[in-house]
Amino acid sequence: MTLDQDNGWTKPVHTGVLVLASGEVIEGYGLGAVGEAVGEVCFNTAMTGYQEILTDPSYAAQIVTFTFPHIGNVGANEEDVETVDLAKSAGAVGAIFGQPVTEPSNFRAETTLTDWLAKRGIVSLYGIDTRALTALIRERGMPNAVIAHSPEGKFDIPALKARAAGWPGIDGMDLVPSVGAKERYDWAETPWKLGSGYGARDGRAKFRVVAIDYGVKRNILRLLADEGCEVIVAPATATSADILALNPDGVFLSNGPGDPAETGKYAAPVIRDLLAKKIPVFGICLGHQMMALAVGAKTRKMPQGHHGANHPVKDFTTGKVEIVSMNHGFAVDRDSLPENAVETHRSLFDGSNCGIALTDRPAFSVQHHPEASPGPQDSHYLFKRFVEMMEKAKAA
Ligand SMILES: NC(=O)CC[C@H](N)C(=O)O
Repeated sequence: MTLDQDNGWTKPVHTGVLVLASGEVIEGYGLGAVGEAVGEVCFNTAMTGYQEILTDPSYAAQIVTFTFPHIGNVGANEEDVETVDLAKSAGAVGAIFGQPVTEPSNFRAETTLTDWLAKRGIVSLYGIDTRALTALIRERGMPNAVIAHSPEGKFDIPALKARAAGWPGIDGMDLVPSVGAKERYDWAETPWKLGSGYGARDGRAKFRVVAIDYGVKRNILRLLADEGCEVIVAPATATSADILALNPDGVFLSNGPGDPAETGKYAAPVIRDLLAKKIPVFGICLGHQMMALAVGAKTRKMPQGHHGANHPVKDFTTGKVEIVSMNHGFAVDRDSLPENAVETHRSLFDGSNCGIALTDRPAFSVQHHPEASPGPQDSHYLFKRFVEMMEKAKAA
């Protein structure tokens, strides 16, 4: 928007638009990457960690609306990225902010959020009424849309509407092949500490964990390494024989994007084989949904999903409430759980299922993100619970 010195405000040039599949056009100002992207629009209520959110591979094919107004204040760097492959731009395809991005003020900032978004290829908008958009999502569910940024403010609106309306949506999409590892690799990096940054696992590993990568976040692997685990990351296409050949003390099922029912078609049989061998298994988010599907339960699309870092969840095994990080658009249908799966965690926001444990196998999983990044660390205990499970299994 430019100010006409003599006459007050000139007509603003809207350099960005969000075009919903239903035909509504929401105008704003573009920033970050120039171009357009199609995806499902969700809202995230986290107050911090915008880089980690946008680079979480679970956000593939999604456009994230930030409800918090101050996004960009701490700038951006090359470190706070959650994709394992730093060069690959997995994660959200678009971002929506209420306010313009200001100059960064943080000792870890290497660049501005605006420049980082451009480099990362994330098409973004500001000047959007994010409250109204969030209310729309709350009422109608997460819409499919095209987000577009043109510095000249030139948009072919009918074409954008057609693209948004023609996009099939995440329901029914297996997005894991677009983000997960293609080859096996080892992981030893440990969490960030003030003064020394990211570390490396020292000493001999107590347990060998094979992590199945459906789109894993770095901080999950770091926390496993921090618990003294040797971590071998295996592609989502690994067979149960491939995994068993690595002689794991435990298997971890990662988070990831897309419709769990689709990924479950090939992932669930692998997990069933591992459970049959009584190998300790721990799953997070998509991994939780895979565990549920492996024992015969069902998943369903949620209307608004859960995306934020302030969700209350109750752990029935201890009676404690934890404030957690969430990022999911599908949920496990509690009523479809078989007899040998008990519900261990539940969302106190909408009562949806947030965790299960098997009664006849050393296996459990949670819908939320205990690794946080970003978010509160209340749920870190789950990594210890997994280690204790492996300890017990080894001693037996
Ligand atoms: N963070 C995740 O693993 C998300 C799982 C799944 N794609 C969902 O949206 O529910």
